[in-house]
Order: sequence, then structure tokens, then C-alpha cells
Amino acid sequence: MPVVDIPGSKSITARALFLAAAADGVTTLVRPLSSDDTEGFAEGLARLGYRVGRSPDAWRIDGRPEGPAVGEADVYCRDGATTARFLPTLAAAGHGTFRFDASAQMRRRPLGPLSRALRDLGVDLRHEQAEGHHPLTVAASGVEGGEVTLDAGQSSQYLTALLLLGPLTSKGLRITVTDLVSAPYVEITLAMMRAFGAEVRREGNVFVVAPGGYRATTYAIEPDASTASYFFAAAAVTGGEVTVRGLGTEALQGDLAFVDVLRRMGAEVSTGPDATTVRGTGALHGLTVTMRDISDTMPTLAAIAPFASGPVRIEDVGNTRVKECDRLEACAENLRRLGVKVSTGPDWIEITPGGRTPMAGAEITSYGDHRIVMSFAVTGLRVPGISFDDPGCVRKTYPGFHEEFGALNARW
Ligand SMILES: O=C(O)C1=C[C@@H](OP(=O)(O)O)[C@@H](O)[C@H](O)C1
Ligand SMILES: C=C(OP(=O)(O)O)C(=O)O
Repeated sequence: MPVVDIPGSKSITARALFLAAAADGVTTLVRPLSSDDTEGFAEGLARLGYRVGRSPDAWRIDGRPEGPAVGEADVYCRDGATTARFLPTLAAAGHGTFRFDASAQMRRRPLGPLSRALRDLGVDLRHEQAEGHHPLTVAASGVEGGEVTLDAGQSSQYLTALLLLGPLTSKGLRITVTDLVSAPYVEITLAMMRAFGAEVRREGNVFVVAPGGYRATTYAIEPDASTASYFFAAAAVTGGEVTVRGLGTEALQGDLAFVDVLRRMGAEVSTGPDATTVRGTGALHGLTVTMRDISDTMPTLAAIAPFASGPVRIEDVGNTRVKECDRLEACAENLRRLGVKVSTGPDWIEITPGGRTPMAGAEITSYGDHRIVMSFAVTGLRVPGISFDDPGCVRKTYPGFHEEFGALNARW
């Protein structure tokens, strides 16, 4: 029975870096994720003058409640949306002129509702080229706080960024949210803010954050639940069994609910206090499922859907069109290339198994998207001859993916 240790959560590491940087002392992050996204975040903090000491199992950050240690900086956010949305918000609470830019894809990904909310709070934020996109410059002079309305229907990261800012304002924040996707990510934010000493409460669609800053702490990072989805899916499609350590009933990450989808499809799932096990039973039923809360696992499900006994329809995932690529079209195109019948709409994808049999291997187009590669690696367990044009793009969240996924499958 393979037991797997998954690298740390990208989302938790990014939040922990923000919180540690803003806190009033030295924070130690235990087992943070080392990947392009989180290293980019740490490098961004260093550009802003924060001290970040990194060893393989722990990162130490000297917090600066007063904000960046430099008066000017040019920060490259790479391909990470958490970096590109959270760091300008952190910088806004300080004093100085800070310019942010990002990869070509991250420049295309939107930011407008967040920059409008920051401007409504008095922040001088200018977009250099397209309105609502990187590159941008923040001329920061602290944030007083107050009331603001936000549409987070495109990305919950806008709300997370504002929530994280709340304790750094002088009067606190009252945020009214008109729409919200990926809601469980906001729960991660609230739990982590409290772990760093902040006071925040939710009253329906209104979030109230008290001023008062953050306290430094020692914080252990959970394994990444979105990454775990590839290992759980592998067990479901091969009839194997996998246990992921460190993700159990106490887990903060909503993406662990991917195992409920596998259970509905016929896999056996057991979740204990500190681990989750999935066992493939041979049955893999089709289903219709809403993935609005857990859309990072949409490509995982799409990639195993051809092995189901009936159609798999995934709904309410329109926001996956503005991720590392247009994930609905990338999944559809690659599945068609393998001989599978697929249709898509503005916010859904439907995969009908039983097209060309047996499915034929092909080169998968990655579009630079780590999740396309990791998802179709699972398909590759059942379809010989699958290769990738850019296997290395997994570095965004899991540089060692191919070695470790390959090693697991050699053990079955
Ligand atoms: O807050 C976070 O850490 C994240 C929120 C989600 O994004 P959206 O809210 O944009 O869907 C998720 O897809 C992303 O990988 C990480
Ligand atoms: C969408 C993702 O990342 P981000 O939005 O943080 O760039 C992801 O990791 O699937």
C-alpha cells in the first residue's frame, strides 16, 4: 500500500509568506513548498527588502509590520497569481514606489476588481499597459481602511489579498462581497490570519477585519491537496491504493474534496485525522459535478473521465479559462487528440467515453500549465505513448513530480 508524502501547499505557503512578512517578529515556516511559484514569492519579498532565510525544511522570515524595507523596488512575479495579487497588496500598506510585472500569461490574467478595490481604499495604483493587468506600480503611503465592495466571481484571490491587508490598515476593513468563486480558499485565508493573531469575522457576504497587525509564529505547511489529486486519481483508475499523509479531517484545503468526487464515481475513500486513502475498485461511474469550489482539480477529473462507464460533465468552472491557460479548451483539445469525444460551453466540459478504442497515445500540448501535464500523466497510466511538449512546466508547483509519480507507479 503506497504511502505518499506530497510537497507543501502552494496556497498555504504563499499566505504564510505574506503573514510572516507583515508580522511583528521572526516566523519559521516548516516544510514550505519549494517551487517556482513560492520561490518567486520569496524572491519578491527579498526585492522589497524583507529578510527570508531558506533551508530545505524551514524558511525564516523577519517580519516588518511597517512594510517594505526599501523605498523603491521592481518585482517580477513570474507565473504565480498569488504572488502577482498578494504582493502589490502587501506593498500598498507600506511606503514607497513599487513596480510589479509578471510572465506573459500572468499579464493576461485579470486583476481589475482587486486594483479597483485598492483604489477605492485610497491606494495610488497605476496599470502601465492594459487596465486591470500587470505591469503595475503602487505609490504606497499606508492604507487607512474602511468599507469596500468587491466582486470575487472571477477569482477568490482578490478577496484573500484584501483580507490579508485588513489588519495592516489603521481602521480595519469591512468588505462586502457580491460574488465569490473558489470559496474554500477564503476559509484557508481566515484560518491562517487567525493563526497569526488577527481578528476577522464573516457575516454572510460581509467580512470584517480588525486593525492590529499580525504576530510572528512557527507555522507548519500542509501537503498540497491539489497535487494530491493526481495520486488519488491514479489509484482510482488503476485499481491501486494510495495513502497521502498529512491530509486528513483537519486539513484546511478545500481541494481535498476531490476524493468525494472519486467516491461518487466508485472508488473507496477513507479519511482519518492525519491521512486520506483512496482505493480503486474497478468501477468508475460517469457523473455530473459542480467544481466551482475546487476548480484546480477540474483537469484531474477531465483526464480520467475517458475511463468512466458513462459521460462526465463538469459544471461551473468558467474561471478555469483564466488560469495558467484556458483549461477547458486545453483539456478538450488534448482529450480529442487521444480520440475522446468532448464538448465545452462557457463554463462546462462534457467528456463522453467510448470514442476511439483503444485510445491512442499522443503528444499532449501543455500550454505551460503544470496541471495539464500532471493530469494527463494520470491518463498515461492507462494509455501507452503519451508524451508532453513541455514536461518541465510542473516546476510551478511540483518540480519533482515526474520522478515521484513514476516511482509510485513502479511500486504498484
Ligand atoms: O488563493 C489561492 O491560493 C488560490 C485560489 C484559487 O484561485 P481562484 O480563486 O482564482 O479560482 C486556486 O485556483 C489557485 O490555485 C490558488
Ligand atoms: C490556478 C493556479 O495557480 P495560480 O492562480 O495561483 O497562479 C493553479 O495552481 O492551478
